[in-house]
Amino acid sequence: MITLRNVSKRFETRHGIVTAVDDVTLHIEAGQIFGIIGYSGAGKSTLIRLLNGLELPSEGYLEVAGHELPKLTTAQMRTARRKISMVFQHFNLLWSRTVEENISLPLEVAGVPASERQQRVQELIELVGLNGREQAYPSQLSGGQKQRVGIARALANNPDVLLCDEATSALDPKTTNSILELLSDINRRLGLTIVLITHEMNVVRQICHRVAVMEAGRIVESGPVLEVFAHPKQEITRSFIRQLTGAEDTADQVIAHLRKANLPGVIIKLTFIGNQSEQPLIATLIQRYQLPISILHGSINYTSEGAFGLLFLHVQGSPEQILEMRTFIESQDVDMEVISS
Ligand SMILES: Nc1ncnc2c1ncn2[C@@H]1O[C@H](COP(=O)(O)OP(=O)(O)OP(=O)(O)O)[C@@H](O)[C@H]1O
Repeated sequence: MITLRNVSKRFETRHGIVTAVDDVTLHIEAGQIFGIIGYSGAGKSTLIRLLNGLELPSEGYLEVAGHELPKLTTAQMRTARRKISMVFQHFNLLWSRTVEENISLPLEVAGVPASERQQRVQELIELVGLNGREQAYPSQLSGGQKQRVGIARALANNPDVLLCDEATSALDPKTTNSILELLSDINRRLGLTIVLITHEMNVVRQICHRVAVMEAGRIVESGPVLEVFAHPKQEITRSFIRQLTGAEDTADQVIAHLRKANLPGVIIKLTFIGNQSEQPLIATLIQRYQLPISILHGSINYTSEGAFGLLFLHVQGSPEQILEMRTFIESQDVDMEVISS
């Protein structure tokens, strides 16, 4: 559905050349919800502008929904862009138009006759849950309702791809959840490919199937969400995961405290993914090894692809006993790391 091979985008500025997107290679399958996460300045907005044809790459191969965008004429680009829709952080609604009229706008631009427009607008209003608000103006809507209008408008011409540019960043946590649920529902019901850029790991956790982490214009890590959560390779990925678990900060505090108390034993970190998080592993360890084990910190996060859990334990045992325990834990497909001894 979307393929980028060695795509770069450079801008000439007064201070020299800025490489906003640097040698990015990426493939997004049809029907996926794909998250691109990065801090401010990482190049996410430029990447999304490349995907919707608002910018053209300085080099590289770029294909979206069957179109090699850099090769299109202006007229072809206009047609292609009807199938590549955008949802914006600040909604970008027309304030002088009602909900119905905002949603109808892209249909008018595409030349859909008035009679068909009305039926399509009604379908979209139902799809995004705005029944009864047809005649309201944007100023009379909550942030979540405004974003529902933005999503309905983006879906009007039956796009192949929906690009979401920080679509929930201006919303409170509860409204964020309801908009993410709506996007997830649309993905399931329409099989629509969704690419969303964000700086919030929570957004990735809740709805994405796959994620790419961007830093200084590059994709530094990517893969299925659960895999990246469980085995992050880059420090920047770990820092995003800490937004959710806070785990390592807590572990650092606990380790410092245990060191001060001069207690014997080791601290181990267990990482569970999917069904492993439902096993009674701790009870089994205590029964099997008869060692004092205390739970220092635990967290479990549910992603659209299954659960992901972290557990920090303090275990008092000899190095041989710890090694034996490790062999057992790993035979249960749970990752174990000794983080302090
Ligand atoms: N049109 C432009 N001209 C010059 N430099 C640009 C242009 N667009 C982006 N940049 C630069 O490219 C880099 C990446 O910017 P970009 O906006 O894509 O990052 P971002 O991850 O979306 O950050 P933010 O969330 O803050 O928008 C920045 O250094 C930015 O200043």
